Amino acid sequence: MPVPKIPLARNLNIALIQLIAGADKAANLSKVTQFIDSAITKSKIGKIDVVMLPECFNSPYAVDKFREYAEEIPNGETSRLLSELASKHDVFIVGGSIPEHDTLNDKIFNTSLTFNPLGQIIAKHRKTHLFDIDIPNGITFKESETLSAGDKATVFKLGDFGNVGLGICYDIRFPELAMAASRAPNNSFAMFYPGAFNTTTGPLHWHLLAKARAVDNEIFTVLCSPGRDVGGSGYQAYGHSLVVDPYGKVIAEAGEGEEILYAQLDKEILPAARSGIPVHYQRRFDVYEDVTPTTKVSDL
Ligand SMILES: NC(=O)CCC(=O)C(=O)O
Repeated sequence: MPVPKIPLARNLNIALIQLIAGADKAANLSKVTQFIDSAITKSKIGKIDVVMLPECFNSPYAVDKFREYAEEIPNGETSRLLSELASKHDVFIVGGSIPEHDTLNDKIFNTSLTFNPLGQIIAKHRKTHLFDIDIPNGITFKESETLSAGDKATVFKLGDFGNVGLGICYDIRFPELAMAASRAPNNSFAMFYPGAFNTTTGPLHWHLLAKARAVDNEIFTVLCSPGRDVGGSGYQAYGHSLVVDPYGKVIAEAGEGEEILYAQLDKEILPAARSGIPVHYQRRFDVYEDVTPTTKVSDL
């Protein structure tokens, strides 16, 4: 089976920053700066191409805090800092997510920005599926009490590496975003998911969903979590930032605490997986519908 297009043009080195964010925003941003500096200068896998941050890295992950910590984009201090760090280190930054204040309509979104090495914003994804769950004796959380949902899938060009899709945490449970990103004409080689699963659903589904999206679409999945704040009174993130290859194999995994996780995405693996197990080209859109043409995707 011919592989029509190689979606990942060259190997990609990535550093995932698994940090714990607290109530002090200035301290959170200073920690981000230090972690990114170390990720770049202490890399043992060569030059880092992409640094990724977790969901809600500048604020507590709490429904009653999102508005207080929310910033305008691109003029807020967090957007400006990530832009400076991207150009200082000549690196792409997949900037986890932050609470965004859209002053035009006074709404708050959970928003992820990606910067290129010139410090320019090249992608903006607003969490499309809000995390509203209620598991008796487990966890109750209702983002929709204070957040509004985004209204599109996000795919963007990561320089000359190729295209990637972006979702935020609970978005990973909805396979359509990854399907639309990975298929023609979007042809992404990876889905990036900043995410903060918790100690109830993390052990159940974090690895399963990362592998499922990877295998279904024969892409890499890259999940960056906050570290677990053991002993803290707030939301307990699961940790275990994770990188999965297009065969569904875990190629890097963090523990529970703060750490920098490194991984290399090998450009040969994706075409090998797709030619060996050619489900990517065997879909029967005469039997069932392809979601790609009807999915609203950001402009590439
Ligand atoms: N921050 C989130 O969207 C959490 C999602 C989650 O924990 C899940 O189980 O899904």
